[in-house]
Amino acid sequence: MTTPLEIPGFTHLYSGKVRDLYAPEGRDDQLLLVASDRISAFDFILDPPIPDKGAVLTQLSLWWFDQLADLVPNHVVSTDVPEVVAGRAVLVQRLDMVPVECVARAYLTGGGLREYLADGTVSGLALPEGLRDGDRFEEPLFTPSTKAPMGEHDEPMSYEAVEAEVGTEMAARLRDLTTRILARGNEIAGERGILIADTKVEFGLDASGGLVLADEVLTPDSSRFWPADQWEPGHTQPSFDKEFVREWLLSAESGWDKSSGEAPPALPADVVERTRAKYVEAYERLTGRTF
Ligand SMILES: N#Cc1c(N)ncnc1-c1cnn(CCN2CCOCC2)c1
Repeated sequence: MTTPLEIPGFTHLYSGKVRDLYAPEGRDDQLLLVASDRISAFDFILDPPIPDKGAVLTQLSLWWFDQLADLVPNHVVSTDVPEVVAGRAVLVQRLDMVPVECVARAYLTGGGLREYLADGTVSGLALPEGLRDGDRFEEPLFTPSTKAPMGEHDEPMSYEAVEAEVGTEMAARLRDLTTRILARGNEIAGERGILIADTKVEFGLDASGGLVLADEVLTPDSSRFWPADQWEPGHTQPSFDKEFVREWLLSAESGWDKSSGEAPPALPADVVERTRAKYVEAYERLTGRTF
């Protein structure tokens, strides 16, 4: 992991794969959420970073928070952030984070598909037989997981485990909000040619115990974005934003052996630029704005 950026007036607290958390010196009721240009694929942080990725996804998340404001309050306080992270950082309300990764799935794929093929369930939810990779559920499913430490994989949580963790009322609220956020996301994205297969959201509690939507929301980092015009159940769907990266890394040209456990080689410039263009395209198609 690289040395975190020094931001005068802020103390670095935590680095995730692609985002970093800072505390404003002298204020314990806020945090600074900074999105890097780092890109992750196949459980590796790739080299080089994708120019503007942090800014594009920050601006997309801010737009989604606005689209969802009638559904749930969010933690955004201000985008008046230090110049060094302008456009790719957000001042947020410091919350008491709910210890559950709130995942909703509108389509069966990824880890949910692996669990389904193994035992016919996703996060303990029994599903009909015969489902295929990419099949759409009638309604989004709430398929929560644990918050695993950095570098480890989140583990599926049954709904009963969520109730045991946060209580029956909070569990019901988490399920309702998480599934409605994905449903709303697909209503909007579907009109713009993008399918959101699944998403992970995080909630926290404010000082009065109210539930607040935190972290980022409905970005290609927190969700699977698929091009709607290429949706075809029965095999792996192309990723809207990472297909160029995946195709190159799995091609003979990269010389990388995915099963080796070794870090992938650096991405060529054209893959970096085409990937940047996909993030900008997703932002512009969804928001109707120009990046
Ligand atoms: N958002 C938020 C938030 C908040 N509003 N209040 C208190 N804590 C958090 C928080 C702390 N960690 N995470 C996990 C997600 N991290 C985001 C940054 O990058 C690393 C991963 C969320």
